[in-house]
Amino acid sequence: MIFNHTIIDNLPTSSGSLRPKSSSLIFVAVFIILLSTFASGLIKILIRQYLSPLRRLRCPPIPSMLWGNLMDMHDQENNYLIDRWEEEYGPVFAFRGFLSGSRLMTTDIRAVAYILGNAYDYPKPDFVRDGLASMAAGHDGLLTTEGEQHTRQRKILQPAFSASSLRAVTPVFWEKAAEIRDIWSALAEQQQESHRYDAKDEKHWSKGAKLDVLAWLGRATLDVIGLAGFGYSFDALSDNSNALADAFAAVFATASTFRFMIILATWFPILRKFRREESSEKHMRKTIRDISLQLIDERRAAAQIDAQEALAKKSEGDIHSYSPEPGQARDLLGLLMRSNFAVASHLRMSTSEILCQISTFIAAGHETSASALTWTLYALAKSPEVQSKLRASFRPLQSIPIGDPQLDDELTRLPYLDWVVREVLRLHSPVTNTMRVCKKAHDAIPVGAPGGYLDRDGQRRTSIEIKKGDIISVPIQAINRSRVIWGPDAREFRPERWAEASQSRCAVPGLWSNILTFLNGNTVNGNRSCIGYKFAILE
Ligand code: HEM
Repeated sequence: MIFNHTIIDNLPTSSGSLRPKSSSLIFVAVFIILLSTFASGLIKILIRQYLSPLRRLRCPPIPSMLWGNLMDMHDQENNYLIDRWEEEYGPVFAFRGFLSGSRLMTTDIRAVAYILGNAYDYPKPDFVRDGLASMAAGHDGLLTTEGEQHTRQRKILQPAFSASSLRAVTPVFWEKAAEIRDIWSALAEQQQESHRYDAKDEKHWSKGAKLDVLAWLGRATLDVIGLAGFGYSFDALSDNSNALADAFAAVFATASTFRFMIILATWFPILRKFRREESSEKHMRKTIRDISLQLIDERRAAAQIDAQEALAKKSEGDIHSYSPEPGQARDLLGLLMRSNFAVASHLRMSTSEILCQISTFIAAGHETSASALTWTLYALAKSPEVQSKLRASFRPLQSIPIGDPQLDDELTRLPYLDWVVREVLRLHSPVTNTMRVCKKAHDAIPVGAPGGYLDRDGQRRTSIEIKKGDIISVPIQAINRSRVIWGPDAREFRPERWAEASQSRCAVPGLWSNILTFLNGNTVNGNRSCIGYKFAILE
C-alpha cells in the first residue's frame, strides 16, 4: 500500500494539522497514474504480440528479449543481414522488435505488390508518421497524410511533375551542376597546390584531392529544390557556412544513430512529447517555417488574381479540373498557392497544409537525391571502365551548347547513361527500407514464390496471415539486390545488365524500371510511390 504509507509519512509528528500535504498527494497520484498507464500499455503490447499470427513465421535467433533484432539491424552494413536471413529462411520470415514482438519481413514480390497496392489498408505506422511530421512542420504534408486527404493533395501536386513542368526547371539542374563543378575544380586545385608546396613532392599529384562529396551534393540539391520547386534561392553552394544546409546535414546524421528513447517512444506515444530535440533540428524547422511564410506571403496576391481570372474564364465543369491554365505557374509553390483559393473543395489546400508541403518537399526532395548522386560518383570511381564508356557516349554531344533543349533530349536518349542511372538506383537505393502497419482486422497476404514458404512448424503456406497492428518491413534494398530475382551477379555494378531482355522482364513491382527504389502504389487504394521520381532521375 504505497499510497497509505506515503500519507502516513506525511503526518506531522508533533503539533499542527493532521491533513497530509496536498503536493505529496498529487505527486503520488500522478506517479500511480503514470505507472498504471505504463503497465496497462505494456500488458496490451504483450497480449497483442502473443496473439499475432506472425509468431508462426520462421525467425532468426533473438539476441535480446528487450530489443529483439533491432540493434543488429541498425548496425548492419548495406542490409546484408537481410540478404543472409532471406537465404536462410526464404522470402517470408519474421524478425523481432521491442519486447521480442514479431514483425513481418518479406522479399516476396507478390506479397510486396499486395501491401503497396493497398496503401490505405497498409499505411505507415504512427511512430513513423510522427517522426516524419516532426521534420515536415506537422501531419498535413504528403508524406504523412492518409486516405481522402492524401488523394486530394496528390492530385493537386501532380502537375508539378508533368513533362512540361520538368522541362521548365531543367536549366536549374545545369546551373547548379556547373556551379558545383567549378567549386570542386577550385578546391582540388587548391589542395594539389598545397600538397606540392608542403611536400615538394610530385607524387602528391597522383593522390588527387579529398572532398566531402555528400555534404557538397546536399548543398547543391537543396539549392535545386529551392529554385525549381519554390523559386527560392537558398544559396547553399555559394555560402560556405550556410546554416540551413548544416542543420539538414546534422539532422540526417543524428537520424541514423540507435536511440533507446526512439524505440520506447514507438510503443509509448506519450514519450514522443518529451523527445530531446537537437538544436540543429529546431533551427532547421524554424528556418524552413520562416522561409515558407515569406514565400506564401509573396505569392498570395498573384495566386488570388490567378484564381479569380481562372474562375471568370471557366464554366462550372472546368472548375473541377486539376490542370493549370496555359501561362499559369506550374511549379510546386504556384500549384500550392492556387489551391489555397480554389473554389471546389477537392482542389483546395489550407495554409497549414501548404506550410507542411513546403518543408515536406524540401526534406524529401534533397537528401535522397544527394545520396543517389553520391552513390553514382562512388560507383563510377570504383569502375573506371564504366566511367570511360560513359564519357565516350557523351562525346558526340560535345558540340551542342548547354541550355539548348536539343541537348536535354539527346541526353535522355543515350542508352549507356540510362543503364548507369538504372544500375546505380537499383544497387544503391537511397531509401533502403520502409515500414507499414496492417489496419484491417485480419488479412491474408498472397505469396507468389512457387510452392509458397515454410512456417515455423515446417508447414508450407501460400499466404501470410496478419492482424490489425502487425508491423511490416519492406526491404527495398534487399529486393533490389536479391540474387533470387537478379541472378548470381545481383550485387555487382554492371550497367550492361539493362541491355539484357531477362532483366527488363523482371517482375519487381516497382514504379520505375522494375526496381523498388521509388516504391509503387495504385490510384484506387493509395499511391504512396515517390511523386518526385522523374525530377530525381533528371537531376
Ligand atoms: C533519388 C531520389 C529519390 C528517392 C530514392 C526517393 C524515394 C522515395 C520513396 C521510397 C518514397 C516512399 C516513402 C514511403 O512511403 O515509405 C518517396 C516518397 C516521396 N518522395 Fe521521393 N525519392 C527521391 C526524390 C524525390 C524528389 C526529388 C522529390 C521532390 C521533388 C521527392 C518527393 C517525395 C514525396 C513528396 C514523397 C511522398 C509521396 C506520397 O506519400 O504520396 N522525392 N520517395
